[in-house]
Amino acid sequence: MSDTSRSRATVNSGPRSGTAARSGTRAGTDALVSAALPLLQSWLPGQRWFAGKGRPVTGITPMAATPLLEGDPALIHLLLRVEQRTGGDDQSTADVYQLLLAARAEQPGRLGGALIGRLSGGPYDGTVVYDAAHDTDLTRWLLTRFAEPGEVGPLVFRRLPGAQIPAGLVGRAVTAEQSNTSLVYGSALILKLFRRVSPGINPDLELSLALARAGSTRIPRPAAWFETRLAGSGETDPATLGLLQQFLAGAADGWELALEHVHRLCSEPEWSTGRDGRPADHISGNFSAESFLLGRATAEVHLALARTLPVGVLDRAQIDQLAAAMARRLDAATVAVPDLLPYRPALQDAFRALADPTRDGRPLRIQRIHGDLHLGQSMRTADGWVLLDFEGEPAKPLGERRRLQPAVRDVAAMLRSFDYAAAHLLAEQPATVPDPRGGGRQSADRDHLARLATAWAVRNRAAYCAGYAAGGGADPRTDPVLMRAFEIDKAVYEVVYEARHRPDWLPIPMSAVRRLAADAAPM
Ligand SMILES: Nc1ncnc2c1ncn2[C@@H]1O[C@H](COP(=O)(O)OP(=O)(O)O)[C@@H](O)[C@H]1O
Ligand SMILES: O=P(O)(O)O[C@H]1O[C@H](CO)[C@@H](O[C@H]2O[C@H](CO)[C@@H](O)[C@H](O)[C@H]2O)[C@H](O)[C@H]1O
Repeated sequence: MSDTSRSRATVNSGPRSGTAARSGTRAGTDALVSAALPLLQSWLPGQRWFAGKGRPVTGITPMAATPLLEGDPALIHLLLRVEQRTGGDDQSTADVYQLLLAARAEQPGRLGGALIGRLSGGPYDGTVVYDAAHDTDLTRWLLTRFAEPGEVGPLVFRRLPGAQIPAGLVGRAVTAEQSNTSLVYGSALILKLFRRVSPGINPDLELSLALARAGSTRIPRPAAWFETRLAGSGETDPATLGLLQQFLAGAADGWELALEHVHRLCSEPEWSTGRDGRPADHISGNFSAESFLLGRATAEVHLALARTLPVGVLDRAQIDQLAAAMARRLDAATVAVPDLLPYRPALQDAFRALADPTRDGRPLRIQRIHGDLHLGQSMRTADGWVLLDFEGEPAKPLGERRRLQPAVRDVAAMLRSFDYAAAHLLAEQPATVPDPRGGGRQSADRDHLARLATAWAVRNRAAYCAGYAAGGGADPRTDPVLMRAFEIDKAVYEVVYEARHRPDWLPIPMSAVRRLAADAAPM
């Protein structure tokens, strides 16, 4: 049965009295949204993309509710202001989240996972409300808006000249762990719906447009976007709500590819005999060649960004400020994750070294950068590596993410990712084997594996740096003080990120912090 006929079957069953059917009107939309607010308040914090995890939601207010489709199903574009308590002293922060709210008289079985709840009482008694990003009948409608750009209430849909937007494709939500929600349309397009919305242009759109203008082929081609003005924000530029771009069909995710190579270290029969610490590319497949190409692609993106967008140079006082900002982030992270405390003095020394004039007074160039580069933000296509998701670190305020920064920040972040891929292998191995005398002892295989994983990370980090230099970037290995400070800054960010989102992964950045504090070789 096609998606259309499924939808018609639901509609034909006839809306019960007081259902979604009335919500197409302005008053109906507002009433439906008000009725759904209590359900939304308990549903939101459980969503993967909800950025304010762990802090109680104290208030939720609709900022804008735009009826997009009338009848059953009804579709409402919703911007919600969500207030949360920050600490013990009754302070609160507010964020704006984007939601496509759907309402139907009956819930189709296929949408179970998207359910927000069933309204009870009032004119909408019995109406089911759910996240429309998972309803292919409704995501298809969104694509048609991009094909015929223009205004829908406060929402403005824009298309790049020449962009092909085929009609009739349904959008399916990708299942990957995401900070946002992406919908794949056929094998041609992918639409990212930004979940936490900030006033002003989203860097993902801004940098994609700039790179497309510069003729870069290292990004998915942007096709269209939609935006709105956030009332009361004081920001003159509209807030970006979604970005439609080329879907890289058949491309391999960089993180998956790296893990596959690193996992061969333990699955190939040779691994158990090759215990002499030799370079293991003969065992694991030659990922170093890919890392080199990825480094080169990163440099090409940096050069293209520097060609099309503003650049600058940090003077001594500004380098001091950069080091001080890293130190402040470390202090804040230490409060959130006290396990960092023992390493704090050594890490602070590394930041001080960055500010030390004996770093031979080299100027520090700044420019727009990716801002959250890691293997999962790169895809290998038949034509080479492509970088994705120029949004920057999702937790940082937009203004900070759009600042000019040293390009080495991206390089350091990618180097951390090689470390993650290698450490991920170890995390899956048992740390100890049973000892007949009782207790456990360190597995000899695990020691061997640790050496292989370390060697893999060292090799691939070096290949990435070499590729970066070959692509025209500054080889980060020539400025180890700078490199170390940025790697520490990223590892500290990761400690907080993992503590908040994936506590099981916390040991990965913590072991990097230990190593970086001791100023030891990678891994
Ligand atoms: N243009 C694209 N082509 C193919 N897959 C993509 C594309 N953009 C994103 N993806 C897939 O979706 C995942 C999440 O995308 P991303 O932009 O990183 O979202 P988020 O900002 O929500 O983390 C990526 O890791 C990748 O697997
Ligand atoms: O992809 P996002 O923009 O949502 O970035 C966030 O999530 C990333 C994890 O998905 C996180 O990256 C960290 O884990 C990766 C492995 O999953 C690893 O390759 C990265 O090096 C590591 O930083 C990223 O930090 C976070 O901002």
